[in-house]
Amino acid sequence: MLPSLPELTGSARVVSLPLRQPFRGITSREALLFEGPQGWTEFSPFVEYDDTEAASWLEGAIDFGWLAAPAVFRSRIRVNATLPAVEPGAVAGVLDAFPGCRTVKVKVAQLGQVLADDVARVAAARDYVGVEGRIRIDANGGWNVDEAEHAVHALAGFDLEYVEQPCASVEELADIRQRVKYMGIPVAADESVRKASDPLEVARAGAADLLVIKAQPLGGIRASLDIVAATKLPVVVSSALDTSVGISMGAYLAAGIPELDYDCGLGTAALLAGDVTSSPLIPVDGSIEVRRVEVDAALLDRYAAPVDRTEWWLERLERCHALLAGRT
Ligand SMILES: O=C(O)CCC(=O)C1=CC=C[C@@H](O)[C@@H]1C(=O)O
Ligand SMILES: [Mg+2]
Repeated sequence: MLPSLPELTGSARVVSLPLRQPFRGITSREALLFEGPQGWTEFSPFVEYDDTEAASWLEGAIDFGWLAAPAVFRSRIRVNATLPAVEPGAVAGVLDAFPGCRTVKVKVAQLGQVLADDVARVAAARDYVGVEGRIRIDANGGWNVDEAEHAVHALAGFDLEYVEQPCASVEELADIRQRVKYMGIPVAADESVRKASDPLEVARAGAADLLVIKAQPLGGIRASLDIVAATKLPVVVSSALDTSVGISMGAYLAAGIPELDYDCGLGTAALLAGDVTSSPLIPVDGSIEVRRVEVDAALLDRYAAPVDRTEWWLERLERCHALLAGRT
């Protein structure tokens, strides 16, 4: 099912939302929003992604806008706080935006930083959540296997729930997983799921203990639920740093998974300094609601992207739409 291009562009709006602090090297988040029969939906692959990868995000956006969300097992989703690679002194200020969250995901292995920076940040996060809180780390594939082993040793004393994508390739993940197994620290795969031609390869290769599942990049809620059903591994649903509209897609995905044992990375609307709705999906008491989001016309205007960026996104939408038309 592929709506025509005019059906997508008719309501399309491109926004640029400011972030409270830099995250993955960006200071504002661009997204294209459009409205389908089921409500508002979001197309927001990161700007550096090529059209083939971005087309799967469009599939996800259309799925959410045009098809009813699947049956839900819960009406709220417990979420983790997401801590960008900030200075230790800034940690409490960031985490204050995630009230009630018992789990913190700490970004590590940031380009231009050293392991001591990661240790200091994780220490500050542990101080913040206390002994009962949970700390997971995400290296976005930034370490080789030896660096990852060294880093996990340096950070293990902070009691890690798991380490997400410590290395880039499936082979490296399998290797580091074996090396740290004796410490009881699980390895999660993220990029190895959402950027792979076969999202289940990492699971079959025995290279991960759990999978990070993101609705938009994996082609939508239904496609993601198929992946969840096909793997025997536990999953964590996470955002792609979306607006509250994209977060609502993630919330419905998380709500549709029978067993959800880990807190989900869906609290990231709290990292935005502006959103497209007057009732954003931000954490309250450590969880977010499962609901669709109405956009606010005044906010779409306030955060409208500049004309050249809007043109860029509309052209990208057109190219990705053509790719999807060719796939069916
Ligand atoms: O999982 C979370 O806590 C929030 C989402 C998050 O960390 C990410 C969102 C988007 C892009 C990624 O760099 C990043 C991730 O790698 O998980
Ligand atoms: Mg990740």
